[in-house]
This record gives sequence, C-alpha cells and structure tokens, in this order.
Amino acid sequence: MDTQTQLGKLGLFDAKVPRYTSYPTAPHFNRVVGSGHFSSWIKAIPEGAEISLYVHVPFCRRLCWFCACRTQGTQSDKPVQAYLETLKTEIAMLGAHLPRNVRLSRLHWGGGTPTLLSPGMMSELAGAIRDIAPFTDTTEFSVEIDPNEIDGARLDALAAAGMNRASIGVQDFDEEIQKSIGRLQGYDITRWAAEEIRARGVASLNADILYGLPHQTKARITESVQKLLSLNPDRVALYGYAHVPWMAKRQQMIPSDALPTPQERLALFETARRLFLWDGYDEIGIDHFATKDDGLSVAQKAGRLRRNFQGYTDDTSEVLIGLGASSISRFPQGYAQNAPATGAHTGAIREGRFSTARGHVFSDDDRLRSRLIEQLMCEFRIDAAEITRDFDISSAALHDMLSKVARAYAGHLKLDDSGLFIPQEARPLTRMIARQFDTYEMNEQGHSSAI
Ligand SMILES: C=Cc1c2[nH]c(c1C)Cc1[nH]c(c(CCC(=O)O)c1C)Cc1[nH]c(c(C)c1CCC(=O)O)Cc1[nH]c(c(C)c1C=C)C2
Ligand SMILES: C[C@H]1O[C@@H](n2cnc3c(N)ncnc32)[C@H](O)[C@@H]1O
Ligand code: MET
Ligand code: SF4
Repeated sequence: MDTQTQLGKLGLFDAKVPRYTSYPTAPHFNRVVGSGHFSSWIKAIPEGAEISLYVHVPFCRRLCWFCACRTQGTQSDKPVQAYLETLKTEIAMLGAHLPRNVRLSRLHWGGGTPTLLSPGMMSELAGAIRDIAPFTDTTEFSVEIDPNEIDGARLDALAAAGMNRASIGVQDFDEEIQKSIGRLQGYDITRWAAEEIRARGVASLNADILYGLPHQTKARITESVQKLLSLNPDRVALYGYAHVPWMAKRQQMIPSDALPTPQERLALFETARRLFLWDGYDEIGIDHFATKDDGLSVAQKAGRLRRNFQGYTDDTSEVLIGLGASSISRFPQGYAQNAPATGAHTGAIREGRFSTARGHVFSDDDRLRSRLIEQLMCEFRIDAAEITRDFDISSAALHDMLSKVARAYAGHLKLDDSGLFIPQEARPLTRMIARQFDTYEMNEQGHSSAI
C-alpha cells in the first residue's frame, strides 16, 4: 500500500482537528477566568523576570476573504486612534500591576494589520510599552507587515521603535488564486517590502504562505514557492488554508468547489515542503521552515522549540501577555483571553478593569497533556525521561498512556523505553496523534481539516 492510501485508512482525509496552538484549545476556555485572575497572575510574576508581550491591532484597510483572524475593515483613522488610546490605557494599567524590573523577552505586534498605524501612532505605542517594560540587549521585537499597507515612513518609524524582526503576509503569488481569495498583491510590491525591511537592519524576515487555496495546483504552488525563495526569507510559515465559513463569514466569498481535496492538500504541502528542503531550509514542526542559522532551527536542534499562538517560537519565557481585543495571555497558572469585540474591550479598559472575558485554570493533568502535545508538535516525539522528570507520573503510567496511542496507529509510530516517535512518513498525522492526548470533548465540525 502506498503512503497516501495508508494515511487515508487512518482517517487523515476526513478528520477535523485543532491546530494545538494551546492546550486546552481556545474553544474550551470558560468564563470562570476573569479580570481578577488576570490581575493576580500579573502580580505573581517574579521581580526582574523577562516576559513576552503580544499586541493585537484588529483593523485592516481591506478584508481578505480567506482570513480567519479577528479583524475588522476600516477606511477611517478614527476607530484606530480610539483603539490606540485604549491600548495606551491598558499598557499603563498593566504597568501599575507588574512587579519591579520586569523586562521584555519578546514583543510582537500582530493583527489585523499593525502597519495601518501612522508613524506617529507607532512611536507612541512602542514608547508606552517600553516605559513599563524595557527591552534587554536580546529583546526580539517583531511586527506583522502587510506589503500593501506599508511605506518608507512607517518602516522608518518601526525601525526607530526597535523592530528587529518582521513577518510579511504573502499567501500566494498566483493572480487567479489571489482573485479567488480577495487579496491582490503583486510580486513587485512584496519584493519592495522585503528589501526595504532589510535595508533598515531587520535581521530576520518571515513570510506566511498558504497551501490548500482555491485553484492551487502543484505547478502553481511550485511557482509561488520559487518566487518566495527569490526573496530569501529567513523563516516561512506554510499554513494549511483553514476553510471555516461558519466561523469566518467572509470565507463565504471563497468558491468552495474550487478548493483542493484533502488528498490534493497533502500533495500541495509535500510539493512546497520539498522545495524548501531542496533550497537548504530546515523543517520546523508541522508547518514552518527556517534557514539553518535561524533561531527556530537552532532552538529545534537544542530541544528548545516551543509552540505558542503564533505557531512556533524559541522564546522560553513563562509569561506571555496579550494586549488588545481578543488577545490571549499564557501564565504558569492558566490562559486568559480578552473580550473579542473592540467595543467590549474598550468599555472595560475605560472603566479601569482588564477586559478578560474567558480563559482556563490549569490542572496538573492539563500541564502534563499540554507538554505532551507540545513535544509532539515541536519534535514529533515524546521524551519519556523528560516527562517523568518534570511531571508527577510514573514511567509505567506514561508507558501505558503512550502504548494506547501507539496501538491506535499500529505500525506507524515507534514506541520504546525512550518514548514515542512519529517517523517521517507518519508526520501528516501529527495533529491527529496529538488529539489522542486531548481529553476535552470536541465538536469535530468546528475545526479545520487535519491536513
Ligand atoms: C493572525 C491571526 C490569527 C491566527 N490564529 C490566531 C490569530 C490571532 C489565534 C487563534 N486561533 C484560534 C483562536 C481561537 C478562537 C478565537 O478566539 O477566535 C485564536 C485566538 C483558533 C482558530 N484559528 C483558525 C481556526 C480554524 C481556528 C478554530 C478552530 C481550530 O483550532 O482549528 C484558523 C487560522 N487562523 C490563523 C491561522 C494561521 C489559521 C490556520 C492555519 C491565524
Ligand atoms: C497571520 C497569518 O495567518 C494566516 N491565516 C489567516 N487566515 C487563515 C486561514 N483561514 N487559514 C490558514 N491561515 C490563515 C495567514 O497566512 C496570515 O498571514
Ligand atoms: N495583515 C497582514 C497581512 O495580511 C499580516 C498578516 S495577516 C494577520 O499581510
Ligand atoms: S490577511 Fe491580513 S490584511 Fe488580510 S484580512 Fe487578514 S489580517 Fe487583514
């Protein structure tokens, strides 16, 4: 039997599973967690700790039809200006709760489109953040940049604010595909953005592209990847297009009859993957590629790769604070998510309280399973020695847990005393295997395709 037939037999082409950017996943967050938890978790950060900060900017000038991110379209600067005021208040509130001498390991601006801020707004925002949590010599400050929504003045402002990493949205270079996903973006504009970002001393450039788009073929993705490689990105995120029109209403504009089948999605992924490997990139986790000396590759080789809401990271700080509407924070105690709508978020901040709307308090079992899933997603294996060292579980109990999963995928996984291992041929199954360690009830239809 060939690999595709075997993967099909295991249900890969029918399954819907989470992407496990957290455990438990966001749909399982509950209303028990509120602003009281958030404040107390902030206060519990050790003095002098390095923490990470994510700032969400939920606005775009145009709304791409494929996009599943929390964002709204606006042509006017008025709501953006009002939102910036909210963020500055939220940052000051955070500063009032933070223990002394806390500094930033990572700062990430995402969205939406953070680059629709004016240069003045960018400096204000960066200044407000650096006032409450200064950079260190090694702080990484990354910004999601829309090549369609950037110019020299805004890049200058970002560079002056300390940006040293950037990520550009590419998705696909093919014009027919771009039309079908409501996002036109010529190669020249993308190339201009990449060059101008680098010209400002930004050492590391990431690009996002998608497989599984309407009208995408192996020939077309090959051409898109070649064009992308001509820009020499240090990192690439190759996400599977998540078609969830019941969640992201704008996806109803996408012609679902032009979408590739799950079997074709796997072939598209494999085609793109081979091109990146051929060009010397390392494969990082399930959907990233990085040059050999990039931080992600180095972290992967050293066993320090971690999973976060952005996908993969080499950040090892224990606390990630999300600011702005819908942002999620992660603490050693649990997750806290802000109110998703900008109105509700701003309302809470104006009343002087954090907008935390839901979240999750970790149990010991959650912590164990969270790490098991993270190891699978980052390293395609579970390291039994590490797990029994760090968690309250005996070798025998762990082995029992791993054997059940190995049996469910009999002949595809390797199990021995050192742990569980997913060989190369079985890697498309990784999210399904991770699902085996997830004890939360799941509405399968709510999720995106397993491949
Ligand atoms: C930049 C945009 C974002 C992407 N993911 C997130 C952001 C901010 C983070 C995120 N992802 C999900 C949630 C929880 C639900 C919510 O609050 O809206 C958050 C905060 C879940 C999610 N993301 C995608 C889907 C289909 C789902 C729901 C179910 C599931 O877990 O499968 C699609 C998707 N969004 C982003 C990517 C890269 C992506 C698929 C590859 C971007
Ligand atoms: C931040 C990144 O998230 C990715 N992104 C946005 N929406 C989706 C979706 N529906 N499916 C997969 N990836 C998506 C894009 O690649 C974007 O650049
Ligand atoms: N909005 C930017 C873009 O589309 C950043 C990626 S999507 C959140 O290019
Ligand atoms: S892909 Fe980027 S620009 Fe397009 S709607 Fe999503 S966040 Fe906005």
